[in-house]
Amino acid sequence: MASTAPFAKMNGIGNEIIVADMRSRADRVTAAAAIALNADAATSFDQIMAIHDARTPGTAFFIDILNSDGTGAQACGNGMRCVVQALAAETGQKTFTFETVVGILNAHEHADGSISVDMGTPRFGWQDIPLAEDFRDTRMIELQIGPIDAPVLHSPSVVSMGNPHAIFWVDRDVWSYELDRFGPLLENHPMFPERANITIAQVTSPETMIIRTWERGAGLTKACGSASCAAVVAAARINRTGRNVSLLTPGGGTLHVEWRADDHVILTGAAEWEFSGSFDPSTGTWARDTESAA
Ligand SMILES: N[C@@H](CCC[C@H](N)C(=O)O)C(=O)O
Repeated sequence: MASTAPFAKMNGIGNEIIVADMRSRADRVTAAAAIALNADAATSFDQIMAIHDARTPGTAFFIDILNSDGTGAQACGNGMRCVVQALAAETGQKTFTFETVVGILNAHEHADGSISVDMGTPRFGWQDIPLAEDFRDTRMIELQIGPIDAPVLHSPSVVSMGNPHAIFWVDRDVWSYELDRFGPLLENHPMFPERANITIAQVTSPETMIIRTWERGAGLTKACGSASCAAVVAAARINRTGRNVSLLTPGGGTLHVEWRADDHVILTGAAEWEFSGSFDPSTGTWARDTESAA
């Protein structure tokens, strides 16, 4: 094995995350390594959060985010909570300022172990998401899937949380939709030149929502933090909810999203360590730490 890096297999309420410690190294986790790690059932994941040395004064670390298909992602709320939990356990520090490809974000571990991440501000311009067509109003756009006269899903709200999201509103049980079939078609729809994360959302009260997400570059996941933020912002924009919402996610966990008056979106939830190991960031070859949990 070439020069290895430590990693922790973790999850953010079921969103499968590998936190890779790439500090003091000049290399990056390659797409090939991500694909190899994902192909192994023991390390299969939704996102890798690679912790690198800081690039900008005032930030603690630069976080590189990779999807399980090896592509890059601009945001990962559940993964950021895993990063915070790992770093808080190592350092005793509770508050962190990180940099990602889309900017600087703050995160904090609370006394009860839950973690809040400031996911920044949403963007609604069609070029920001981005969309392929000029839509002046992105609260609901013309897009549908299924028979033309009886679409299964239609008129999504679209929003950027740094990464692109489309939210389809449904009245029926979110599990009654074939998201495994429609997800890939919508992720790769020509409307989304950079592909998109696809969520179906059922609003159950002004403070509660049930969601399922087909993640760009990762497929069906048990939770998606940035999609939760996107869904709450989109719902509040069309007065379906208020700005403080609890979301039930497919793995059965709950996330809380607050869209603050200063426009920042705060994501709060849990993170869980599973086991630790070391891996080769160029190939994905890995080994479990002997003292790590089974
Ligand atoms: N699971 C993440 C979102 C992951 C990024 C996404 N697949 C993308 O490509 O944009 C989260 O918790 O936010």
